[in-house]
Amino acid sequence: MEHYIQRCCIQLTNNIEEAIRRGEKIDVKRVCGGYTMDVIAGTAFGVEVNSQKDLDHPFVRDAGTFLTDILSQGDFLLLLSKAIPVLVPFINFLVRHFFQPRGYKSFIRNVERIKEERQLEENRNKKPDFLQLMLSCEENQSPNKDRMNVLSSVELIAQASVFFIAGYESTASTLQFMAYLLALHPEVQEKIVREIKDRLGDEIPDHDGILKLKYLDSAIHETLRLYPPFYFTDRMASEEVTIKGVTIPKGAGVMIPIANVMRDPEYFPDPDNFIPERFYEGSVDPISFLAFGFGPRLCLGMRLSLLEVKMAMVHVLRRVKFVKTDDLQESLKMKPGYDLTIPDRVIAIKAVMRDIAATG
Ligand code: HEM
Repeated sequence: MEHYIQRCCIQLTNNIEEAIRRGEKIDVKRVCGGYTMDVIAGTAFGVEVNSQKDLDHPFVRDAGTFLTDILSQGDFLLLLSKAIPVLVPFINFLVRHFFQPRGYKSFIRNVERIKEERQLEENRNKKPDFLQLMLSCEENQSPNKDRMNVLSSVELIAQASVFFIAGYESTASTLQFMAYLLALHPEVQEKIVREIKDRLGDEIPDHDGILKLKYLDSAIHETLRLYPPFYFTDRMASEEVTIKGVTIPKGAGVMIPIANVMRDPEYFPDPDNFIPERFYEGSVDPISFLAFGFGPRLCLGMRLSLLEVKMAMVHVLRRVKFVKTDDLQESLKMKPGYDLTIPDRVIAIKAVMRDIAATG
């Protein structure tokens, strides 16, 4: 898996370099979206789609339409179902019959086809992706065991799709905001580049090498604090509980405002400023950093996405420098009505080659 991600990083860096040569600014979200699509398609489904080059690949095309529709229409219904849980059966009916996202059926068909091909392949247990882990789990169940523990075909496809949706947008969004913040804060960008040189030299940034980059890790956490891809998460009260005089009845839904907690000066002094040092110096109480949630339902893809962002940043920052231009927004406005953090306009960032930046 690691080698595959390295290959995707090289393609990402080449794409950014090509845009620089063409004299274009970088639409980081779009470019990085191709990268995270490749990584999640490879690690979840074992499909090497190279969406960074081949936008017409059927998997990329259907997944793209599916995601765009989910993002544009799904959020309202999702929010409604969280706010008024008794409406869930009615909302499910609406989604099934009237608001099915375009690309949904073909996306599911693609996943089903991959699953069937996999079941026919020999030595299929050797593929190290998420779909195979679920298939192997299904196959390893002894017939005498409780069938309740086995995923049905629909559940398996649903799990794989959740992985896909959760893994694609959030990581691309993190890379986008980080490139933006690095352009605005050249001192942080140069500190990261120095750390990469000192700790890794020219080594390939493998899993062990990445662990040495503590300042890069801090800058990623600070990016996620300022711009968490998800504004909130939620829980259902399993029993009645009273917190600071407020009683939450059993069964009630509770929204946890991730973004607000991480801009609260009580937990993060000078909350609106980009200060990676607060994570580097270890002064953050772990429970107040909620970008990946907290507790037993913590994000399942946290380690994968951190690995993806770090590897991409090492590959790209070795070759390229993000630069602040007069037209780069000093602050960002987000699209209202979404539970995902999406800027209201494209963030286009100027980048230059590092060897040229050093001499010129
Ligand atoms: C920067 C990237 C990401 C961020 C910020 C993020 C954030 C989150 C958050 C806030 C939750 C809810 C956790 C809670 O309520 O405690 C979550 C859940 C989840 N995430 Fe992520 N995520 C990211 C990347 C990924 C990736 C790459 C994958 C898959 C490969 C993934 C798969 C999941 C899954 C399956 C859950 C549900 C876990 C459960 O309910 O037990 N996420 N994520």
